Amino acid sequence: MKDAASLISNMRQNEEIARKLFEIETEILTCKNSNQLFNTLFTSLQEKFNLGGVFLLLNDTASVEVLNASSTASLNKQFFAQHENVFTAKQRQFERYLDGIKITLTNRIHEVPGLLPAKILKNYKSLANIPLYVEGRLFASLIFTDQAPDRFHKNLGTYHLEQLAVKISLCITNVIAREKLEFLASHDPLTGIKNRRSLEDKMATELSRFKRYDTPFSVVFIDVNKFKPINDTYGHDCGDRVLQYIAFELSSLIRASDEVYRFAGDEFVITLANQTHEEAIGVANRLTEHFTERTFKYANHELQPRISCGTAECMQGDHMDELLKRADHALYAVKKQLAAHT
Ligand SMILES: Nc1nc2c(ncn2[C@@H]2O[C@H](COP(=O)(O)OP(=O)(O)OP(=O)(O)O)[C@@H](O)[C@H]2O)c(=O)[nH]1
Repeated sequence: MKDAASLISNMRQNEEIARKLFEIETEILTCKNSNQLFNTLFTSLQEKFNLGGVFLLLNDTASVEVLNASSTASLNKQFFAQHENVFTAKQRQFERYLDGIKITLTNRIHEVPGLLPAKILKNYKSLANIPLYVEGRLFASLIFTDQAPDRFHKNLGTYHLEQLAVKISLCITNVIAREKLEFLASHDPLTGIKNRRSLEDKMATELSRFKRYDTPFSVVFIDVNKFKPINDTYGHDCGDRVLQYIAFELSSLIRASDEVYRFAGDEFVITLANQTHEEAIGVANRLTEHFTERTFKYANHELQPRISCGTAECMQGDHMDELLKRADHALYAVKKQLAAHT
C-alpha cells in the first residue's frame, strides 16, 4: 500500500514538473529576441521551480562568436555584461568545469573547480549544471542553485533537466537565427552599419512625424573624396578598410538620436531627427573637419581619406526622394567647389 502511495506521489510530482516545463517552453517560444528570452528564463525558472538562484555561465569563445554574428550583438553583450547572474569562462576552463560536458548535480559546491563566483559559493549548498548548445556549440551552462543541500545531489535523476536543456538550446538557437536574418536584412555587411533599406524605414517614420508635429528633420549626404583612386592605387581590400573606417568614425561622431546609413558605394547618409538645416550644416562642418585632421594606416601606407557633405532640411510636401535629392545636390555643389580649388 505504502509503495503504491509513493508511486502515485512520484507520478504526481513528475506530472507537475512536466507541466511547469511545458509552461516555460511556451513562454520562451514566444520571446521575440534573445534578451527577452534570457530574462524570461531567469525569472520563470526561479519562480516556477522555487529555486534559490538561476545563473548563466557563458563559454566565452562560443558565446562571443555566436553573439557577434547576431543582430543584437551589442545589446546582448551589454545585457550579459550588466546582468548580475551572468558570468563567463574561457572554453578550456569551461569544459573542465562541466566534467565532460554533461548535466551535473552536486551538493559539494566547494569541490567544483574554481569558476563559481563567491556569491554562489557563499549562499548556496547545492547546484545543477545544465549545458546549453547553440548552433551545435557549447554555449553556456545554466546553473540552478539552492540553499538546501539535498535539493541537487549526484544520485538524483536528470531526465527532466535533459529535456529542459534540449528545449532551451533549441529556443536560443532559433531566436538567434532570427536575429541574424533581421540583421542581414537591415545592415550593410561590410561596415556593419544600417543599410539603405533601413534608411527608407527611418525616413518614412521621420517624414510622418514632421507632417504630424512639424518637428524639424534634416539629413547629411556624405561622399568620400577621390575614393576610386584609393581602390585603384592600394587595392579593393584597402578601399574596403577605408569604408569601414569612415563608417566607424561617423558612427562615433554623431549623437545618440542621429543615425548613420551606408547609402551606396562610398556614400553615407546621416539622419538628424529634430534638427534644423543650420544645425545640419554645423554637423557637416564638424564631420568634414574631423577627417581632415586624421590619417588612416593601411599596411605601410598612411592615407588621408576625406569626405564632403551636403545637407537638407525637410519641407512641407517633401517625399523621401526629394529630401535626399536636395542633400545630394548640395553635396554636388560642395564637390564642384572642391574640384575648382584643387
Ligand atoms: N573597395 C570598395 N569599393 C567600392 C565599394 N562600393 C563601391 N566602390 C567603389 O567606389 C568607387 C566610387 O567612385 P566615385 O564616387 O565615382 O569616385 P570618387 O573617386 O570618390 O570620385 P569623387 O566622389 O568625385 O571624389 C567606385 O570605384 C566603386 O567601384 C566597396 O564596397 N568596396
